[in-house]
Amino acid sequence: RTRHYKWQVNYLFWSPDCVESVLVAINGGFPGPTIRAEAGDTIVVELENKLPTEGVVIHWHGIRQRGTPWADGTASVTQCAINPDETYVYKFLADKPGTYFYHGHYGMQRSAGLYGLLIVDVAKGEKEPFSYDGEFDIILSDWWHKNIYEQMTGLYSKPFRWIGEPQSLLIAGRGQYNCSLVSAEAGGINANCNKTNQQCAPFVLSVESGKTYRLRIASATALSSLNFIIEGHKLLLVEAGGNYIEPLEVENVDIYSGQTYSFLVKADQDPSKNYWVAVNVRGRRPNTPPGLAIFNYIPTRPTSRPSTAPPASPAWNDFAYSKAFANKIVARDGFGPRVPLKSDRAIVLLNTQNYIDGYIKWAINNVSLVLPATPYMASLKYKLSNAFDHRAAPETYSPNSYDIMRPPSNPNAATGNSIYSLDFNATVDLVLQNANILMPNSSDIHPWHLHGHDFWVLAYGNGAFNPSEDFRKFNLRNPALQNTVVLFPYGWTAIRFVADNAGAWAFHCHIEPHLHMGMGVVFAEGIEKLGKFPISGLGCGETKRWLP
Ligand SMILES: O=C1O[C@H]([C@@H](O)CO)C(O)=C1O
Repeated sequence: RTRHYKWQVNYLFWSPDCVESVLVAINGGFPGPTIRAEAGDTIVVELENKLPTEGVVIHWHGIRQRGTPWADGTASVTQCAINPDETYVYKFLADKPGTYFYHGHYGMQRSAGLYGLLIVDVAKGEKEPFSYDGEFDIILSDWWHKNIYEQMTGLYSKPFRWIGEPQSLLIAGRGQYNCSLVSAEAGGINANCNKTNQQCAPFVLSVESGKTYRLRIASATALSSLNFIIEGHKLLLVEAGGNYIEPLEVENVDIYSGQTYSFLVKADQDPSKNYWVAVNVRGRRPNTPPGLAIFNYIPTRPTSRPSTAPPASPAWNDFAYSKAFANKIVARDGFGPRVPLKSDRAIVLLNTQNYIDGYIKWAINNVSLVLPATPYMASLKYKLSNAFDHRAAPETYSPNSYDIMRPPSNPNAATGNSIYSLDFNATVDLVLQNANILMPNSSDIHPWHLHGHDFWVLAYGNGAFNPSEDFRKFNLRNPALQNTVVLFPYGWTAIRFVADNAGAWAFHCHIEPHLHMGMGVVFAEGIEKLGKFPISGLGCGETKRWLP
């Protein structure tokens, strides 16, 4: 079956947290429409760009795009940004059931509200390894009152202006800003704050006592790592990133930008009242109140606010808690492909914050990614030798004595746009190595997202990865398959994937400002196997001269 959608991307006045802002929105609403398909369906989205002055693309996060790499929607990697008044048709297979989402992947448009859910149910006649009576699908995000153009200009300025912590956390696109703070905020924002605006009315999950519900959550945050909690209710995790996981009962869930989860919740508490659903910031010193929604027992009035205080999440800097949680996410026995026991290649990726000509950037093995004008995939397929730097990207960092516990002794890095060419079908290990940032005694969280593949999460470790010993810590028995994994401060994370999907694929920190400060790399494999590209995605850089 084909699921056909016609979307227009527009600027839109909207009040996600009761303060009026301008969003990049789809079909006049926010968040974007939920795509719902069954495994095996083809999804077709005709995307028309109605933004008067900027291009747009949409990435289908978690969809592997097997055989359709030109539909991955990553500007400068798989296609050109779609120009104003032009249309690009995304056509791809929803091959695997699971919880996914989509979002802008050009400039900082994701931060401007360009996102929505993409849910793939099991094919008709197939069963999931659990059951439930009802379902709620929720996208989580963070929200700034400064628009993305101001944010981006700050990131690219000298001196550097950081975006700071978000003003609000949104549950299903809804937050409640404290209007009395609006007048106190420094210049530039629209002071139109109205708590009775229906656009910011808290999301309500209405449940019947005794029934079990599946909640799907996806984090599209620009920066924040979140903890999701429902007052008084336990959560049974069953799916993560489109893959079944060993059922895990928890009080609350850590979810990093780019991750998705499904869990089951039983409505088993006193049905005469309502309960808070809350999200809180983790991993960075929070300066944002919790995002709230209402868990409503029918027939209690759905909008009646619980009289209790919102439930507390673990302390923002309780990394031991986060690591213990992350280590408990493993593959469900009997589901999904088995991890290959050996790899053909191991690439170590050191994550550092650096200066380049006095600008603050992020670098991987001392290279800060600056995307080229021509999409990599076209440059590779049509052998455009000047479109990017064809020298191999660095396989590890140097010197190997680099002290990850301290600010870089030489803080200067370089910009670059070279890639990693992978042998088709090779099994590749990636070791993400975190380090201290420019400021002493500080290391950030980075959720890393791989396009075009799922990977097995082999291990999380503390300190510098030791290649002669630490491979013994790899879980080769039941590692979870994921598309986004967290790199903890001062730690390392090892993942493994099979390069079996012809195309060029981004691998990057899913924190939007970090990506735009250079925190990503590009892999390419099997380019010679690619057929003809849709020409409508090539209207930029060196390929545009071919357009009729
Ligand atoms: O990339 C970042 O920059 C700031 C800070 O490190 C420099 O101002 C911050 O908190 C980040 O995550």
